[in-house]
Amino acid sequence: MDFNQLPDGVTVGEGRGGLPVVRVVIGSCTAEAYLHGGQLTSWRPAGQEPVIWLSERSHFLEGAAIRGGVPICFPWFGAGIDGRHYPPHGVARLSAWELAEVTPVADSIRLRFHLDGHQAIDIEGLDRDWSADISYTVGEVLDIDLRVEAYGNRATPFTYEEALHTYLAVGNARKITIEGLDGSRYHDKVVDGDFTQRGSLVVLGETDRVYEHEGDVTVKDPNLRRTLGITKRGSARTVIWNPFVSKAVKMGDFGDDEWQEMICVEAANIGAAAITLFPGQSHTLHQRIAIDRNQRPSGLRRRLL
Ligand SMILES: O=P(O)(O)OC[C@H]1O[C@@H](O)[C@H](O)[C@@H](O)[C@@H]1O
Repeated sequence: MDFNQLPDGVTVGEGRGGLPVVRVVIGSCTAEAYLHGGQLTSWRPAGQEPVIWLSERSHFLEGAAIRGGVPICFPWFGAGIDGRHYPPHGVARLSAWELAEVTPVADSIRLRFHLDGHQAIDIEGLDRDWSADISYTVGEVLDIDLRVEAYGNRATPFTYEEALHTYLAVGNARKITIEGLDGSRYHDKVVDGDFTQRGSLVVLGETDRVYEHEGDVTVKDPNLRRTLGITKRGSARTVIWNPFVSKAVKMGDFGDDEWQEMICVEAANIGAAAITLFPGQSHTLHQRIAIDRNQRPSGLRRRLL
């Protein structure tokens, strides 16, 4: 698209590591997204602390994933259904997406990035007959839509896994409570076992769980005095991830103490919930992040306190 015709408040420039970045500065929010990985790295609604978390230690270079923001896991998650796929979480977060659209929508801006399978990074044997579009509508709330379409001239159906690996900023991961998962079955990847969630989830150690869960989640954060509402559509799994102490120190692109500042709440279709598209079909995975209005420390409430 023509970068000289961008709406007010939107610029395209050089970001960290010299990578191209789209910056949004409008009345309702500020936001940033990189063409590398088609990845949102920042969203801060007006008058709020940042909601999307980014590591201070993240790489910003071709061939490496950005640590934080909203990595797109696609067309497989982790090592894939058969456990033999590489790179981890697929090719989307390592590929250069194209900025396809920048559109004002009421008080928000919609950024859409496009990746054709044939433009994705070079991986032997990769099924490339698909296209993907990721939209971030940034404003007072954040709407994320990942639409995947199978080429109409494919000979076979396209089966893939996907996740919006959203990193949320929290005041202290040990103090938050995650609600909405009560009664859901989950696979705990840390102990390799299957369980049922009882009540709310509290981060007490390394947490890496795949929930059979289509619904909404709230993250109650007493330290930042806010509640985040995470709603989704077109998603049969919710992944909750926090590396905690021992895993954090093993990760080169993650500060030793940074686990305290983040929680990943991921909208996913993985494992038995992988998506199969017949030629020409599409599927959209949607996630919305919003600050609960009743919890928002508004100017009026602050004056009354
Ligand atoms: O280090 P990566 O590849 O970004 O993955 C981070 C984590 O992502 C989570 O979604 C997975 O469930 C974890 O198992 C994984 O460790």
